[in-house]
Amino acid sequence: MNNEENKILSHRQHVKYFMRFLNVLPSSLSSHDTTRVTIAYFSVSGLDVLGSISSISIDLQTRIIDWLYRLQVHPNKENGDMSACGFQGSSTVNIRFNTEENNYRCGHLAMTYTGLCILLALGDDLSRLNRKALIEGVKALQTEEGNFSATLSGCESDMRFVYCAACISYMLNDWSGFNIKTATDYIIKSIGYDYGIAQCPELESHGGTTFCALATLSLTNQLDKLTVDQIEGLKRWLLYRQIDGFQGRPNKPVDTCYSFWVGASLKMLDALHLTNYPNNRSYVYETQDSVVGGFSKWPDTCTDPMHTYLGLAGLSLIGENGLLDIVPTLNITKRAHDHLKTLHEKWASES
Ligand SMILES: CC(C)=CCC/C(C)=C/CC/C(C)=C/COP(=O)(O)OP(=O)(O)O
Ligand SMILES: [Zn+2]
Repeated sequence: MNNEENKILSHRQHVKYFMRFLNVLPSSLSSHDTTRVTIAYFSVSGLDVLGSISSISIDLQTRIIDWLYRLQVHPNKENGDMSACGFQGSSTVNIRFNTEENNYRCGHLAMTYTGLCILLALGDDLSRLNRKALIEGVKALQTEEGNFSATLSGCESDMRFVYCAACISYMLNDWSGFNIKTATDYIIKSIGYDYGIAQCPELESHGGTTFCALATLSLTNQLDKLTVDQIEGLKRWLLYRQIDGFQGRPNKPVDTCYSFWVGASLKMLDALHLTNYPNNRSYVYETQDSVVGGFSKWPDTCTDPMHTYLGLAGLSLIGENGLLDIVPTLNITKRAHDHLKTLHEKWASES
């Protein structure tokens, strides 16, 4: 197939592609078994941006929602402790030892964030969430320097989880578990000599982590804490990531996902219009599999749900026909965000 023919959105194939992941996890993704919620997020949000949520039968929507609520970790029954509250990525590690209840269940910030995104895309009313417990779960993961760990069970802490914690707090409309001041300080310390933003202070600037940092500043209304020099430097660093598509850092190959990570960052800074849309669009389409659906990171390589969703989200940012609008900060559709706004109004009227 020549390139021109391939520059049409294979809408029907992408819908079938995502539906396959919702029905069965292929053996090639078995290593992602413990993070199934993220795969469900890419698939459900992918169908959402394609305007095709109704392709998921009501029965399957109900089963996905019920599955997510079963992954919600509730307060400890004996002492009421809420520090482990959040969503698990799957039930794979719920092994029972001698007791009925095992002590190894704990939430993970990326699973809680992506789980909430799925519930919103499916129009759930979030009534089965223990919102206070989820917020206590977020609070337990913030470090003294303002950064967040992913989970209580001991693991890495970096900018990705600052972002997930900010999204959860925004979605639940409760910032009592998120210290905005220390998180903002941490982000500002992670700005590099080149004005890009890294996972942690002193590390290399990266498009993915710059997105996480900027989205957090936007969700917490702290963008005004950046100086004019920092904003102009950041715009410059981000704009220089465009080759045809976008790369994540200097001297690295372009990759479909950065059309979203870098594109959304520029959109938040009101500078996406300074990029070359046709070149960006053309690169993303080079990574489309127009036969079985999906996008890959590079042309002629294997597709995966993450690059498929982020490729579509990146195209949506530049106004591709046939795609719903994306809210760049939360990485969900405007449709799902509108549903969230009605829930916030309902909660406000109840309190
Ligand atoms: C919410 C959440 C979890 C957000 C994640 C944002 C983020 C950090 C995205 C970057 C992911 C990525 C492609 C890493 C690859 O590093 P690499 O060194 O293989 O890639 P590179 O060569 O393109 O730099
Ligand atoms: Zn990628």
